[in-house]
Amino acid sequence: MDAHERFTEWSKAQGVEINAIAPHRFPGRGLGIVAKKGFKKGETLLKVPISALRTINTVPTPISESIGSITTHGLLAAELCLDTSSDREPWNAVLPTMEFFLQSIPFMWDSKLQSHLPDVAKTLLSQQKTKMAVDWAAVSEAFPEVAYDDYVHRWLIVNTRTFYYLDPKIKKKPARDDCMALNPFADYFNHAATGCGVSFSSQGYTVTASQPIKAGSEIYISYGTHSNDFLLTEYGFLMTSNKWDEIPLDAYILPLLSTKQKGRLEEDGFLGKYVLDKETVCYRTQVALRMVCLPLRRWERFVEGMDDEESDQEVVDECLVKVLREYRRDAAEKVKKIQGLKSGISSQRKTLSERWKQIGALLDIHIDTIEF
Ligand SMILES: C[S@@+](CC[C@H](N)C(=O)[O-])C[C@H]1O[C@@H](n2cnc3c(N)ncnc32)[C@H](O)[C@@H]1O
Repeated sequence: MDAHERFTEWSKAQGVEINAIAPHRFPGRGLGIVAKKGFKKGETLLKVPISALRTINTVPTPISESIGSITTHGLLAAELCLDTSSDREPWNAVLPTMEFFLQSIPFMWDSKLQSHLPDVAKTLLSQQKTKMAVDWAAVSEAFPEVAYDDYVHRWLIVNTRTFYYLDPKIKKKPARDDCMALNPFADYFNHAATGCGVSFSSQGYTVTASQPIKAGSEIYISYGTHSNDFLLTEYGFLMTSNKWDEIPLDAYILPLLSTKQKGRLEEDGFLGKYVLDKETVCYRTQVALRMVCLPLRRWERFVEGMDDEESDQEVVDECLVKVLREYRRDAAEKVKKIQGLKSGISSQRKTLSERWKQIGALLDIHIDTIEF
């Protein structure tokens, strides 16, 4: 019996109901869940009772009391490090190794490679580093015997495998970031932009087929409506086709605006957060670009909804295409630069340059639409 079969048996003994699904290795995605039979829409695939989870309440008191104030994320990671009991050993045995994170998660990359991440990813990474440093300070003070690398490993396990969890017995709702639990067997599911239904109740988690599933196919859940920058930084992977992908345009549009124009946009609630996805250039971007290239009165009429959008669109598109072309040039430059780097390992460099190529392709869609 291999580690995954042993874990499957252990899960069943914890009350997890597994209906003809199993862990399976999928190239490029590590483990995932495969359908062992065909399913109709609405059929239950998995049920995990609350009693099987690792939550803030299952952390032994000597650990939580010694550490004191800490995030749920930090506490669960500490417990994973300090757990020497055999109770959850079959589960611990199937959790990803540090090598897995080294390949995939930007947190583990060389700082030179990190500096070439797109801005959104860089901001998320910096938030992660701050959170991790605060958690590590609390844990290392209480348990100096815990090694930093071991703690980072467990911290990344928690980062990539927890589900939204709210203790049914608790009256005061904790901060959103603290609503998390490790969820055995359910943590095998990989992500897709649209996945199976996952419901949470006082009984636990239920995963159901949201559409018919063919025997032998991979079954996904959705981790949320995340862009590829988010998926890369938080989960360590890029999707080749992601309907939620988007890129920010602020770095290219804000410098085109005078202080006075920015002030006016701020007054009207339109300063910043300009984004582009596969299908659309957001309304905020349309507003900001009109500020750049139209007289103020015309801009006001547009914002008031008095102006026919079409009449100025050609001028606005000319301005937009310049912005997109500049961004496009920078994305191509990044790819070249990353290809010439020696830092990190080749799979990390490949992922990084892939992300910039995706950004270039997203920009091309809009450049081509405007120009032809
Ligand atoms: C909850 S775990 C899923 C199980 C995991 N694949 C494993 O091997 O144990 C989340 C991790 O799975 C991987 N993953 C999830 N969805 C993926 C996808 N669509 N493509 C590639 N990797 C994916 C990422 O490494 C992510 O951090």
